[in-house]
Order: sequence, then structure tokens, then C-alpha cells
Amino acid sequence: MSDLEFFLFLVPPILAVLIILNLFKRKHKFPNLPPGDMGWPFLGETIGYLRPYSATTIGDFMQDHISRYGKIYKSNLFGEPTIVSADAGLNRYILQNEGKLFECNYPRSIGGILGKWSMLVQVGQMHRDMRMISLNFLSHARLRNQLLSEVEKHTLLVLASWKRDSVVSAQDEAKKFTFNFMAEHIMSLQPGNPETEQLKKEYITFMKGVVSAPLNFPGTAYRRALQSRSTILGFIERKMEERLKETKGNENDLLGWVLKNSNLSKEQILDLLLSLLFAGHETSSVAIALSIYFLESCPDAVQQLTAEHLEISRAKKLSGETELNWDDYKKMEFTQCVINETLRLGNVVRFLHRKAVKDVRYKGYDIPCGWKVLPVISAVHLDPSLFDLPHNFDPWRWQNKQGSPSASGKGGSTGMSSTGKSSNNFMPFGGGPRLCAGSELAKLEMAIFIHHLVLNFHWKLAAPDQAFAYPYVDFPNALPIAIQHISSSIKPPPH
Ligand code: HEM
Repeated sequence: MSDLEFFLFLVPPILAVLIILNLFKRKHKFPNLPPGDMGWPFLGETIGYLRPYSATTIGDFMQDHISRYGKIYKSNLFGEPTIVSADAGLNRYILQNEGKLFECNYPRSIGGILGKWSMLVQVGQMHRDMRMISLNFLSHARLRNQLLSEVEKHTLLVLASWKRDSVVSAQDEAKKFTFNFMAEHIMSLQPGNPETEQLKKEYITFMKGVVSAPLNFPGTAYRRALQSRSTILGFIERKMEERLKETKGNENDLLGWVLKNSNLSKEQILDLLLSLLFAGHETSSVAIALSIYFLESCPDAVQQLTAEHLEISRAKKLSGETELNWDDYKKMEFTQCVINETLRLGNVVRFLHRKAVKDVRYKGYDIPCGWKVLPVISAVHLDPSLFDLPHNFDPWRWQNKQGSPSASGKGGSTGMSSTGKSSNNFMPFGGGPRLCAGSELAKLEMAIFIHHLVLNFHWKLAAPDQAFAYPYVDFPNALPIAIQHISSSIKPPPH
């Protein structure tokens, strides 16, 4: 027998014994691991977990696992032993104990593409520093005094370009809107300029890689995305150098603000800007597309929305004002219900990546230190014990948040069930120390877009489409809608 044959003969039984010993040790040290199936060696159950499914459901894999094992189960996902939680209480516990018992832990491929300094992968002090910068950039005062009118400007730019009685791709249009807005606020890029359009093109390739399998071979989407990442970073770097040469710095955009007010290195600034562009563009555009999709099949909601926005628009005409302001935004109460319901049912971000940094015991279950932990927020939002008829689009369930479920609830639901009344179970923006830094901006973008949409257009699906979870949410046909103008004309922004 050659050395190689001898080696091949010995390795499998040794590996098997090691795996069994490891399982035995684990079982001994952690006798109360949640029930579940660790699946195939190495692959675990990852393929089943990531199989696409309708975005308004939790998918067959999750449904089947919850029926078999309950809302907390163990598995092997993304190459690691994992605890999956569809349990509202455990999800809150995980997010609130960030940095103490659990820590953010996105797959290495995300760090490869968003950068090692990306906020999504940073933990500890560096994360806190970058978070402060983002919160500053997205502060309430900026939203109110500057970003609101910019959001309106970019909404009008997109909607005014829709041709009469045409078909538009709602998902692409929403992406155009959020990209233009973010690019202007991050680097003062103007919509339509050749450099902005070039960056947008690169960014699309980049995005395809972020959501693809992390296979770094020639010809793969991931490899192309890594190349686009370098091109985009080169672009941002040039902008940065131009700024550094300017004598009077422009602090109105994030790039200017960071250069003036932070000690971040060039590499850190590049990754911060890129990850903010990613975090702020992809999510809210999908949320806007989802709202257009849900509203299309809910005429009662469109009618109530239209009444709310007509009222705001009439009052503005009487006072001689044209642009929306914060007081107008605050009047958009039913719109907020539509936004909440869109985020609850559509689940733009479905689960988060964490790992246990200590041995944890929760409700009698062991969560061993070092294990991956996935709080699945979509499973809570679609849990029938927390939200009545969770698969129905029912914005009225959000009315009378403090009191009993709305008696006038339409869409067949009586609103939230008693436990669901508490907004505790609603976490579209995550929670704890990593709560989405752009949640208020995202809601503002959705509200202003909906305002001008319902005042100016009727729309119908032009071809069948529906949202899928891949697990990122996407409309395979980019949501084609046939539009009809209601008002005589929608004008591009005056400024
Ligand atoms: C509907 C739209 C959005 C949804 C559903 C959403 C959801 C989320 C979620 C769930 C997280 C937590 C990730 C985690 O804990 O691992 C997060 C983080 C974050 N989001 Fe959003 N987001 C949205 C829009 C935005 C926008 C418009 C921006 C701003 C430009 C933004 C910026 C961020 C940032 C910077 C973080 C990282 C926060 C941190 O780590 O401290 N997001 N988002």
C-alpha cells in the first residue's frame, strides 16, 4: 500500500471518530441544546435554508423546522453550528445583549465585499465610532431641515420622468430614487451626470456580487463584484482627493463631514461610505417597491391614503406653500400604518447574523459560546400568535397602537392579537446598540414617495410578479406597473 493509499484509508475513520467525539463532548457539556438537525457534514442545512420562497411567508424550510422543533432550534448553517430563533423574546434578548453575550457576525464574504471596515462587520469601539458618524449624518435635525426637502426633490425627479400611460419598472424606479438621493448626500453627486450614471452601473454589478454565492473564480458574480468594488473605491478616493485640495471644505455631504470631523483613515472612510450607500439604497428601495405592490391589491388603503394626502396638499395650497415640511410629514398618520404594515409583511431584512461570545442559557436551552445565532425577525412578524392573519396586508392593524385593535379594521383582520399589540415584536430595523441608523430616513423616504405617488398616479400590475426572499427580497420581473396620471401634470422639482 502506497503512502497516499494508506493516508486515504485512514483519514475518513479518524475524521468520523473526531466528529463523534466532538458531538459527544458537546452533548456532555451542553446537555440542553435546542432540538434540531445538524444536516450534512460541512454543508449542514444551508442549501435548504437559503432556498428562495415567497417574501410574505417564512418559507417551507422554516415552517417545517418550527413545526418539528419549535421556535428555537439548532442547525448547521453557513459552515457553523447555529441556533436559529423565531422566538420574539429570544430575538430581543440577542439584540439587546450585543457586545455582552452576543456579537454581530456576518459571513466573511460580506466583509470581503463591503470591506473590513464596513459597519456591518465592525464590533466594539470602531463600530461605535462609525455609528456615531452615521447617526450624526442622519440626525433628526438634518432630516427635518435638509433631508426632507432633498427626499422630495428626488421623488419628483423620478415621478416626473414617468411617461403618460406607460409601463414602468417600480423596483428600478425606486432604486433610481434611493441611489440618486444617497449619492448626493454622501458625495454631492448630481443625478443624471455621467459620473453618477457610471457609478450607478458599477454599483449594480457590485450589488449582484453582494447577494451571490462568495465564489471568487473568474466569471462569477462575486469576482465581478470585487472588481466593481475596486472601481467604486477608486472613484470615491478621487473625490476624496479633490476635496482635500479644496481650501473651503463642503461639509454638507458625508464625505466632507467625515474629512473635517473624524480621525478615520482613508481606507476606513472608503468602507464607511460604501457600506452606507449599500445600507441606505438597497433596503429602502425594496421597501418602496413592496408598498407599491401591496397597495395595488388593497384599494381601500389607497383610497384612505389619497384622502390623507389630498388634505395635506389642499392645506398647502391654501397657505401658498409648495414644498412639504416636517409638519406635513407628521400629518401622514395612515401612511405610517401603511409603512409599518409593508415592513412587517414584506420583511426587507429577514434575519440577522450574530454569534454567542459567552455560554448562554435561555428558557432552559444552552447556546454555546462561539455558536452562530440567527434571530429571524421575519418569523416573528409572520407569527399568527402575535399578529392576527399575519399574511394579510392590513395597515389598519397599526391604528390605535396603544389601545385595542382597531374595530374598524378592514381587510378581514381584527388587528394585532393581544401579545402583538406591543411594538416589542415589531423589529424591521433590528434593535439594541445596532438598531438601523437610517430607520427614520427610510420611513421619511417611503412617506414622501407615497405622497406624490397616490396624488399623481393610478397603477396596476402590468405583468405577474411577486416578491421573493433569496433571502434578500427582490421582484424577479422588477415589478412592472402600468401607470395612469391622475393630475394634469407632475412637475420636476423647481430647485
Ligand atoms: C426600509 C429600509 C431599511 C431597513 C428595513 C433597514 C434594516 C436594518 C437592519 C435590520 C439593521 C440591523 C443590522 C444588524 O443588526 O445586523 C440595519 C442597520 C443599519 N442600517 Fe438600515 N435599514 C433600512 C434603511 C436604511 C437607510 C435608509 C440607511 C441610511 C443611510 C440605513 C443605514 C443603516 C446602518 C448604517 C446600519 C448599521 C447600524 C449599526 O451597525 O450600528 N438603513 N438596517
